[in-house]
Amino acid sequence: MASMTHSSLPLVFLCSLFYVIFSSFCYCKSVSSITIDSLRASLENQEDFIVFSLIERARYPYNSFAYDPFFLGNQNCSFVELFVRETEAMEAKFGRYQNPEELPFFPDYTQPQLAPPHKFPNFILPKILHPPAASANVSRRIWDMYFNDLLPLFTKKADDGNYQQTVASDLICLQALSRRIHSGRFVAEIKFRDSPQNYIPAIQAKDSETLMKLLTFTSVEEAVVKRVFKKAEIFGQNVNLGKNNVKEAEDKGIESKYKVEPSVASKLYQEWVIPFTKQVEVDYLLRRLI
Ligand SMILES: O=C(O)C(=O)C[C@]1(C(=O)O)C=C[C@@H](O)C=C1
Repeated sequence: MASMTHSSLPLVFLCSLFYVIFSSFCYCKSVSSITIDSLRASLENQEDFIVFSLIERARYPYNSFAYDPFFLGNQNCSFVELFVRETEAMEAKFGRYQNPEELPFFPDYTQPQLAPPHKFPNFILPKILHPPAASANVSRRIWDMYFNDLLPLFTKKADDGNYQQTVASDLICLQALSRRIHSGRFVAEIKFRDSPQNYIPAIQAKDSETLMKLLTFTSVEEAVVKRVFKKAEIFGQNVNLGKNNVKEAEDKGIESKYKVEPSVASKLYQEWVIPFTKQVEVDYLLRRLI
């Protein structure tokens, strides 16, 4: 192996110095390229997928068998729990949770990564969160809300036996909701970086109420709820091509103009998605100075 000569040492030193300065410059520049507007644009894009996931789930009836508890070995569990646990364990092996936007519902069951580790392409996101605050997590609340409150609002009370397809659609909805709601961590971080002086006194006083007020933008929330209603109206319309098709639709039992009532999509946002996102933001900020 060629040994390094004394004359090449200054060059190596200069190159390393240049690399350190250049990479920190790139990092700072990239972090500063994330703004509250870019994050709001990302939340807006996620709305499309959430609305489409609800439409997909609405293809199947409620299918209560999938949610009834049963005994497996010595534990009480349900078809959907088993499916989500096993799918998350498999997806973890392929690096799903390397992405800080993704959080599992059953972290205790996730498996070590099997696929070769890869450089995460969006290298800013993993670094942007303050580590002790990144653990802000409302997965349990999302799970309970989805099964207890939301699902009965947009599925027919019936059973068609498609249990695997049903719970696979449930998981897609849950993952989309979790990603959107836990984006609150990134939003909170950027709000904090934009004006730490506004947040620090309330964080130090552990004053959740003041933090909630500081991070609330009522006009933004109203626009989100209206937009989601409109998206559900446009994306979920049953399409009829004239009188014959109306008859055909009636024969098939399609009574509604929409696959998912737009009021259900806007209620989802108004009552749960936005309040849960704000709870994540508060929880994150409370840990921001640790
Ligand atoms: O846009 C923001 O500032 C957010 O924090 C996101 C969000 C939302 O969940 O849509 C939550 C709180 C604000 O009041 C407005 C909107």
